[in-house]
Amino acid sequence: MGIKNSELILNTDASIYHLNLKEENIADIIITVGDQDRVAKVTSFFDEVIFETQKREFKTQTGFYKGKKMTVISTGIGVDNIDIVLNELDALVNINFETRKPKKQLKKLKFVRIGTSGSIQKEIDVDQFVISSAGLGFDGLIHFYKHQNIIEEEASSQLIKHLDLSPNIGQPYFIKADQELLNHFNDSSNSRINTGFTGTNIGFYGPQGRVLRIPLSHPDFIDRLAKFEYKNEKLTNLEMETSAIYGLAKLLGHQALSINAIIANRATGNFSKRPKETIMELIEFSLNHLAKI
Ligand SMILES: O=P(O)(O)O[C@H]1O[C@H](CO)[C@@H](O)[C@H]1O
Ligand SMILES: O=c1cc[nH]c(=O)[nH]1
Repeated sequence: MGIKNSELILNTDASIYHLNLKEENIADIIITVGDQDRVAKVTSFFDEVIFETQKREFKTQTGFYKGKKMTVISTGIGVDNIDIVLNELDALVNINFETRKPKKQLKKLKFVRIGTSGSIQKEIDVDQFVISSAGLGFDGLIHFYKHQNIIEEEASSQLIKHLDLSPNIGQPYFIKADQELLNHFNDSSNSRINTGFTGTNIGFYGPQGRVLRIPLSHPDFIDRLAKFEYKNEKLTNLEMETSAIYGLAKLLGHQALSINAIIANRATGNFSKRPKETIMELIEFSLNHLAKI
């Protein structure tokens, strides 16, 4: 028997439930962005767009950049949406919708997130780019799946000890980027490129140590994060999707890399004066590297 109708949900036109997509609508290279308006910013560089659709915050466009077929999709904010986007994109290529069973030959997709983020290191200032060598998840999503050998156990336990968070906050975990993609994008000739660990938080305010009116349970959280080091690498930046993308991509057999434009520096208190331009520059950088893959 195949996967039940309540688990693998198809729309009446046989597209997948949330994303409204069919297998033929997507490329093997998938660019994820948080903001649905960023999709058209990415495809503004394309030679042509051959497909587009949108349902809720999930806007998709597929087309060609320098002859290479790519799909750009918005995930909205947060790891809960990443759970939907990665599972549904994988289902499109790796589950037969007629038999409702996984295919025998599985396809490997390449995911590249082009996001925005806040730096927690003074020297990684606004308008820089950070490539995430690992995602540090404060989200817990990955623990709902059976997983073995995808979490960096030593780094995770050292961080847990270092942070000394109350147990009701959960157990943060590190998951590495795809090494091949990391090597490909880690362009030492580009002075704006930094690499480091990216914290993925379950909120923008309290979970990233921001205070507007509600005091924090762990006021020194960001300072402690900024001081953590593992094998000469630091926690560089915070955002809200990377660890889940890295974790689910690894569990499903895909490759993933997250690259973020730094628009806030939490150590100096600065916010970029040109966030739109910086994001466009990161998009161009990412597309040019993807075209050479
Ligand atoms: O600009 P995007 O890609 O959405 O990324 C960052 O911005 C959002 C918060 O403002 C979160 O999604 C965070 O990860
Ligand atoms: O500080 C920041 C900036 C962008 N996105 C985040 O999640 N945090």
